Amino acid sequence: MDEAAAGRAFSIPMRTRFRGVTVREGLLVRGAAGWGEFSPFPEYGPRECARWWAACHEAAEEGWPLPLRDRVPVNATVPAVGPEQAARIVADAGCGTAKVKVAEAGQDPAEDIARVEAVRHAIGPGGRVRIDANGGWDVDTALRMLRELRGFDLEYVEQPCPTLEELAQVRRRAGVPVAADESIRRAEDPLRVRAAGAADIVVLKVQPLGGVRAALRVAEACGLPVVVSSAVESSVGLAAGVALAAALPELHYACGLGTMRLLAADVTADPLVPAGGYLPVRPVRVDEERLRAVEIDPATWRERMRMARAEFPSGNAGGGAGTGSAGPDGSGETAHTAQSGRNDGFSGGDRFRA
Ligand SMILES: O=C(O)CCC(=O)C1=CC=C[C@@H](O)[C@@H]1C(=O)O
Ligand SMILES: [Mg+2]
Repeated sequence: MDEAAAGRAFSIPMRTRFRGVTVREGLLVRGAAGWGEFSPFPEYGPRECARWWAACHEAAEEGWPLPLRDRVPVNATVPAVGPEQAARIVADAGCGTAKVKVAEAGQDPAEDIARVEAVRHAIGPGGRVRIDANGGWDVDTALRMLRELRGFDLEYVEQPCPTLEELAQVRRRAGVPVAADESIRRAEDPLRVRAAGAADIVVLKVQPLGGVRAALRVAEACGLPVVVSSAVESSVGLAAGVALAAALPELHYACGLGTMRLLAADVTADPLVPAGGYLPVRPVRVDEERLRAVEIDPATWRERMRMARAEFPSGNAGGGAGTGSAGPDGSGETAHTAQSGRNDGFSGGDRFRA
């Protein structure tokens, strides 16, 4: 089917500026298996967007592999806000793990330290605190900051620096585990991360990697512990992240999927927000009234999806995280069970029922 022609565009304001964005927009598509979300960030061109399309297509037309667990642990996500607000976010989220953004452009190190301190205090000594620098530091700055933050018992530092060589140096010298996020966007990346000794953990996001199955292949190829994270989607997109976290053979870390609170509205009456530090593995039902409340003219988004889809000449979305239609091993085959069902909660056949 022509998903783009039928897609419904949404625009949802962010409660706090995050990753430089103040509004999340995208296209929702309903297919044979349920709803899919296509919401690449504004700066991405058609080639990168192709994987985001593949993820949406998988959700709408194929459904996802069967879950191995019925809930997934999640972290609170703390944007680059002041210490009082940071503490409030952690208290409201009720999660045992918090991820704190650091190295925000225009802020100084003292602001990072005050934010991390407030979060450590709010979550208590038994909670876990990780930080994410989004590649904003060089090696010396990362080592200095990690020394300054030593007293806060960091679980790990996510993408302290931009390159693999830098990550490897920080990993060797800082005494804090390193997670790779921006370093993993294509199928071959995890192997490079591993070969470079650049990370202890990989952060996987469904849309940038081209779908749940593609991300599972990346996880398998890589062999490192995985943290599943969102791309700050509506609950429809988050459900794909939950499906990935639920299908991973092992899940040792809380996932960055508790991001619904960053958005001021949702397209469902029953948003995927954490309760007691977990998200349930369940379908998301789009609510017509709520969707209408955030709906915008779909023309630009439909065009963006058409261009993304054109990057898969055969219309075959099976490649996912690869650079074309082939999978990471070049075969285009999925490595995991392709047993699927509807994911929209509208029909009886949903695969989330235990
Ligand atoms: O991991 C989380 O806690 C939430 C998701 C998150 O932090 C991100 C989602 C999307 C874009 C990124 O800038 C950001 C990240 O860097 O991990
Ligand atoms: Mg990150």
